[in-house]
Amino acid sequence: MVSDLFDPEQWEAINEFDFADITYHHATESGTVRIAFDRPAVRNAFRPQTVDELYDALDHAKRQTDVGCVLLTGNGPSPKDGGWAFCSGGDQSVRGGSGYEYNDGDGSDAEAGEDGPESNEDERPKTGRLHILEVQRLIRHIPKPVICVVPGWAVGGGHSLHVVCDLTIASSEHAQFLQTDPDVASFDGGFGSAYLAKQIGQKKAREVFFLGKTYSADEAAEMGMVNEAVPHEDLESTALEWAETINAKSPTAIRMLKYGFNATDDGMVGQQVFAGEATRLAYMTDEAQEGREAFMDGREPDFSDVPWHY
Ligand SMILES: CC(C)(COP(=O)(O)OP(=O)(O)OC[C@H]1O[C@@H](n2cnc3c(N)ncnc32)[C@H](O)[C@@H]1OP(=O)(O)O)[C@@H](O)C(=O)NCCC(=O)NCCSC(=O)CCC(=O)c1ccccc1C(=O)O
Repeated sequence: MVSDLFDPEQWEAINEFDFADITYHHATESGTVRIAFDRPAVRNAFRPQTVDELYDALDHAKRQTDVGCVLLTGNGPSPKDGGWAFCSGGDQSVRGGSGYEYNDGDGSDAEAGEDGPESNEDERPKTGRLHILEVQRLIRHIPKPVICVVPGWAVGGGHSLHVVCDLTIASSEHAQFLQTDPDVASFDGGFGSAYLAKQIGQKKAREVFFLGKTYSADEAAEMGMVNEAVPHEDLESTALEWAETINAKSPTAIRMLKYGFNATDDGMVGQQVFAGEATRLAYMTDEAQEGREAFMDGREPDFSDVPWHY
């Protein structure tokens, strides 16, 4: 069984990867994928190979032109104690002096072993990793909405992941939101804190990090960092419905809106990403064809028929 909330009728496995720490499925009826942390015994904490797998799945989802939405969630409950989690952040048991290590810090990894995506030990960095930040940037820039589906704890780096997702839906009964970064001498000074402040305001975001209180799904929704709290048993079906609603809309409009929302906070990179998509739209015009054909024909371009729109 993938997860107690997982409906096998709704999903089929994407088998081209050999993931150990996550599961990856495509919806049978719609252009939606489901990516889930699959380490419920440790509240879905991520170790470096989890992050590698998450990045690979998101990058794959990005490149599927039939996929409009990504659901990011955590499988559960824990086989040890029945607890639920979206993600409890970086796996503290493999944290070393310069970041999170491929287990014993010498590049080997007894637990992930042959199953991990970077299973060739020679290719694994010897230094510690903090590459969950690369995953955050991918979620930010992937040209389709990422919906965070929170069935339990969202803590530390797991809290930051929910913050950076486009939408968050949470289990009324089991979702709990907590920032422990300062307790373990870590700090997400980027999206996890500064972007959170854009969502819930400066005072509240500082409270989240400085006081480290635990918030329920209802409180998180009231604060504006969660879109909706729903009954636990309806969590994944509601998330899938949201994705289907989005998938029925104009892909170009959704993509341009996501990048438009991002642009003011992402500086020159936000402008670049937005402008890149504007360039794609411009390439689809007769005007662009004339520019390209004139160059290929070795003549001056004739833009005389192109109106100066206003
Ligand atoms: C999540 C808890 C609040 C859940 O509490 P509870 O329900 O009581 O369960 P426990 O009994 O505590 O846990 C069950 C079981 O899971 C293990 N476990 C839980 N979380 C982790 C973890 N993060 N790492 C390793 N193991 C974990 C726990 O030990 C138990 O194991 P047993 O063998 O059964 O005893 C609570 O568990 C909790 O507070 N967990 C720790 C949360 C935490 O501090 N996370 C790390 C925050 S720092 C971080 O995520 C860094 C991320 C990052 O990479 C980064 C990099 C660069 C810049 C910024 C960042 C960033 O911060 O995002």
